[in-house]
Amino acid sequence: MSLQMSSSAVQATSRPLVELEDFSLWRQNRSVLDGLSFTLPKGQNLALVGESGAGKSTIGLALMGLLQSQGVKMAGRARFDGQDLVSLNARAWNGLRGRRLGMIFQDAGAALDPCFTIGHHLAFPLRRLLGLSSRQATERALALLESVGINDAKARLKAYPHELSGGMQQRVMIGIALACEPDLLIADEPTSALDVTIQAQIVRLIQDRVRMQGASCIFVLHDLALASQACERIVVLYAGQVMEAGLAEVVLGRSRHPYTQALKSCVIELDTAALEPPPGAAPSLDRMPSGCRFAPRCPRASERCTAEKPPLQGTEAHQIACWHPG
Ligand SMILES: Nc1ncnc2c1ncn2[C@@H]1O[C@H](COP(=O)(O)OP(=O)(O)OP(=O)(O)O)[C@@H](O)[C@H]1O
Repeated sequence: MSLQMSSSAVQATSRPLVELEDFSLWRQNRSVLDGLSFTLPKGQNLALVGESGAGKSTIGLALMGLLQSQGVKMAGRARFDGQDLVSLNARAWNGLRGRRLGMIFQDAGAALDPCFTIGHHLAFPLRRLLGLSSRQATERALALLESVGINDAKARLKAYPHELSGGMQQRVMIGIALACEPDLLIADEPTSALDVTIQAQIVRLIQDRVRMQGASCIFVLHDLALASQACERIVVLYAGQVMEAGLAEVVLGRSRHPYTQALKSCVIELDTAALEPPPGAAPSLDRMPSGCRFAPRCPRASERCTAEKPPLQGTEAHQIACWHPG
């Protein structure tokens, strides 16, 4: 009996937090995500990297259940802590969003409502989702502001968003997203609206807070150096397909896919490693190549690449979808 209990406990802890298996998504009958597979173990962070239009934000929004009302079609499996998200109804989504799933958007200034104080933004989810009293929620809001490094937090509770700098607004957003201690945080380009000097600081703050809460984070980042510092795992996306995925040090250190190699070779070494696209342009949604979507830009492409989509193969530590890996 005790043996059975301990083995099921082990199973529960080893179950991935997020698991995508052959997950596809269409908008207006156009394929945006094509057969994605990757997993995120509990307690780890994962970075989605790739050029604009690769589908990084779409993955984040789908995992938050924010696309269902837009009439998108989904197929395959997307599981959160073992629960299938593809077939989830609106009521079940409301139970997950905010409470177990949190999201930080790129532009905190646009996400915060100018009519409400910072205190209201922080206290609202605490009252509504955790059922705290007004006083308890205010006390917790104060502690949250302090935890995300806002000085003079008591006065800031009464401030309106426009009275805060961009960096402080993003710190507030981090506090709001983590208010109910979610298991998964999705940070969609959390630093792109910020001055380059504080980008690493903000990513580090998210990383620290997530670790302290025993949670996981999916980052959408354009900076490969930041991605490898903040995340154990990397998924390289191109035009809605996974090109390469696995442990950050392996995917970026020993990349074998020509697209990952092209991304790395385009990195500009300044203060930070900014992501630049390889020559050519990503395909548009209504003209997706069949086979490997990177084939038209790939120096190693063969007839097979344009005819047949390469399967994602390898181990959990390193997977590659390429007929001619380097
Ligand atoms: N509301 C929408 N309606 C139709 N197509 C959309 C919509 N939003 C995104 N798309 C398309 O879906 C594809 C994936 O977009 P997505 O924003 O997920 O990419 P991304 O990798 O996050 O890009 P970026 O780095 O620029 O944010 C793109 O081709 C985009 O044009």
